[in-house]
Amino acid sequence: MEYSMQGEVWKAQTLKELIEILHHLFASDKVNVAEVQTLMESYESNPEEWTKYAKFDQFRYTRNLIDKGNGKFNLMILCWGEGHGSSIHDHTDSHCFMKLLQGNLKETLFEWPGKKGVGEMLKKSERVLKRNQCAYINDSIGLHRVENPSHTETAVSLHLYSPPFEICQTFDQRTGHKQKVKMTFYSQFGERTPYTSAVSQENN
Ligand SMILES: N[C@@H](CS(=O)O)C(=O)O
Ligand SMILES: [Fe+2]
Repeated sequence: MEYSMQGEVWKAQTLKELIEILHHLFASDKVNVAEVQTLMESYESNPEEWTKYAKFDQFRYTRNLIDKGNGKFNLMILCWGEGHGSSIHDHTDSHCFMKLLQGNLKETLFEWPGKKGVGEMLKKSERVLKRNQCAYINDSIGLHRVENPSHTETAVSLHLYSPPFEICQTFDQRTGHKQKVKMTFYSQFGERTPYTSAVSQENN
C-alpha cells in the first residue's frame, strides 16, 4: 500500500489515494461511520484531481459517478449550479457521506412524516457545510434537502453511498406525500451518459 495511517487515522493525500483507502475500508463487512467520515475530511480538495468529473447542467444538480467501489459503494461527484437544490429525500437504508469539494451547501434535516403523511413536514435543523467538511446521514437520522444557497457561486460535493442504490423516495414539504424516484448519472467515469439512456430524473 502506498498510503498509510497517521497515528490512528487514515489520511488521504489525493483523490486516488482516498478511493484506494475507501476500497480497503469497505472490503470489510462492517462500516465504521466515524472512520470513513474522518478519512473523507482528511482529503484536501484539489480541483485538478476532480475537474474531469465535474459536469454541470444549467437547470439542476448533476450526479457524476466516479467509482463503483467493488459493488460495496458508489462514489460520485455532484455539481450544484447557483441556487440548485434537491427535493426532500431519504437514502434507501444506505449510509450517505457528503463531502464539500467547492463552495457551500445548506443541508436541512426533516422528520419522517407520520404514516398518513399529511401536513407540513417538520424541520429538525439546518446547517451550512463548507469546503472539506463531510456530513453523514442515514434513514434513522431523518430526511434531508440539500441546496446551494449561493446565487453567484457553484458548489461541488463528493458523495459516498453504501450499499449503492438507485431508487429513493422524495417528499412534498407541504403535504408529506412521498414518491419513488429513480436516480440517474449525468456522467460516468468522466463520460457524459448517452442521451438515449439518460432520462434524467435527479431528485430535484
Ligand atoms: N442524495 C442525493 C444528493 S443530496 O441531496 O444528498 C442524491 O444522491 O442525488
Ligand atoms: Fe441526500
